[in-house]
Amino acid sequence: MYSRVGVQSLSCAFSYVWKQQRQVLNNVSARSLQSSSNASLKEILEQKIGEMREEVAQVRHAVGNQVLGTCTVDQAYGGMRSVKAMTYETSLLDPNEGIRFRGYSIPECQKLLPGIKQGGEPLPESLLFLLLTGEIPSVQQVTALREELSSRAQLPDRVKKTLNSVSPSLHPMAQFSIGILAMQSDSVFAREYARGAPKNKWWEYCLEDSLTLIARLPQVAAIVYRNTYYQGKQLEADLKLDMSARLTKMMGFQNPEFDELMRLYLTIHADHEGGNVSAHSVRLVGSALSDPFLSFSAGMNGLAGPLHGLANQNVLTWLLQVKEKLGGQAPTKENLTKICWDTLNSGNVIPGFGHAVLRRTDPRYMCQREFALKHLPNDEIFQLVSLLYEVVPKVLSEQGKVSNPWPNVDAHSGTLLRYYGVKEMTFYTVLFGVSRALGTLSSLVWDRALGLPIERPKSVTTRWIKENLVHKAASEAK
Ligand SMILES: CC(=O)SCCNC(=O)CCNC(=O)[C@H](O)C(C)(C)COP(=O)(O)OP(=O)(O)OC[C@H]1O[C@@H](n2cnc3c(N)ncnc32)[C@H](O)[C@@H]1OP(=O)(O)O
Ligand SMILES: O=C([O-])CC(=O)C(=O)O
Repeated sequence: MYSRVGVQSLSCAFSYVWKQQRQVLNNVSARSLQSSSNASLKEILEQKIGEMREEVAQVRHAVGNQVLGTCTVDQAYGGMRSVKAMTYETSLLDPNEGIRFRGYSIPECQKLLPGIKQGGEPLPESLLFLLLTGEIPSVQQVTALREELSSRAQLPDRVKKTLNSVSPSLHPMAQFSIGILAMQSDSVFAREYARGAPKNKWWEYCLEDSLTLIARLPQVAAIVYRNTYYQGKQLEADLKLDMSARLTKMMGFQNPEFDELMRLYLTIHADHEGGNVSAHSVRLVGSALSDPFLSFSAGMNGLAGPLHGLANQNVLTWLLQVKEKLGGQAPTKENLTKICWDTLNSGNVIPGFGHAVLRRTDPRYMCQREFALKHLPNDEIFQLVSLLYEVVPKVLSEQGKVSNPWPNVDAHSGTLLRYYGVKEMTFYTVLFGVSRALGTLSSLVWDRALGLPIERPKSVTTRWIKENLVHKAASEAK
């Protein structure tokens, strides 16, 4: 079934156990790294899963009954913001510093993860290896994973037929989700579960499906693109190429600089810890033992919302509206400030700004800005984005409602895509989705490896709160 490849911070309460255990693991990793730059993904996973199961058992034994987080009434009504109620191993978000993938910041990933060329952007395949195993892969390991993904990349004809039968007027994210669901009959996880596979084997079947899904998503995305904007004229997949170049070619682009942008794009959008809508949807649906195709499709339906991944589409739409409102005038801090207030006063959010967790500029915004400064410093839309960086946070701070006035990842991505010729804004979130598979599916493999149970938090009614908290507070006050 599996061919060539086969198939880390808790709260302060955990710190003692954590440090001890980390030391052990670091020693093991350091030893195995020296000897295993050729070890297959599955071999490394087998070792790490054993170690991690033991680590989790030890942590639960030591501090299993301690409180990790609390939930106030406001938090229950307020989207459970900042309630610590789940674990998620592949990435962790610091409100000020931003995301770390398996402990590595974005600049560190850009430095350490193998790319197609020395000093180039990281390959998303390298990040996938890191997310799955926690280890920076060697060039050989990335090559093996690339070959593995290529061997799985051809989309079955029946999936193409399903995609071709869908109206191009359907939003690309709906088409993308349908394409993912159309592959569900290939699920090894669903088949083996129905055959009574033992629990300790589930992660292997989840890995099988996840690799197949990740390998095929570029072609699903490209078919959606060509069907929606190019009258269904599809282009063949070149399986020798890495997933980013393969995707851009199938979309119809031939610019090596755009391939590099796509490598960066697919790397930085991959994962954002566990509580965001797309990651949590994948986790939640997967916890019912729905297979990875069903679970990932659910995540994509969440990513398609305007407060989440659709914001990248809305940012560019808004930027073009700003340009139109300027009516040929050069943008200045003064005229942009007025346009921002008009957006807010008309009851709309300024897309691409604010965040549920981040409290500083998103490092994903910064690395895209650096890419733009290097490759398209004179682009008119990039210059507008740069000026808005000086204007919007001041306006939002003055308005006084937002917890975070700074830009997020979506404030920049569309500008770069448009510069390289992807002018169809409604497609942008599909590219985000191709990337989000790397993180959410890696995490799903670990959910099954660690035997996480079905998710089922307790809900209460407003009447319950009144009877149990409001009335209690009133009688205590008497
Ligand atoms: C990949 C991603 O998903 S990144 C996020 C992409 N989304 C966007 O860029 C859309 C614009 N931003 C937003 O809508 C929000 O900042 C979110 C959804 C990202 C975060 O939401 P929250 O955690 O609820 O933000 P916060 O606590 O700051 O919200 C407080 C108030 O400020 C408002 N607010 C937040 N961001 C903005 C913004 N960019 N423009 C205008 N108002 C805003 C909220 O709507 C809320 O108003 P309300 O009290 O009238 O309902
Ligand atoms: O973390 C979040 O809530 C939203 C976000 O930036 C992402 O999912 O990439």
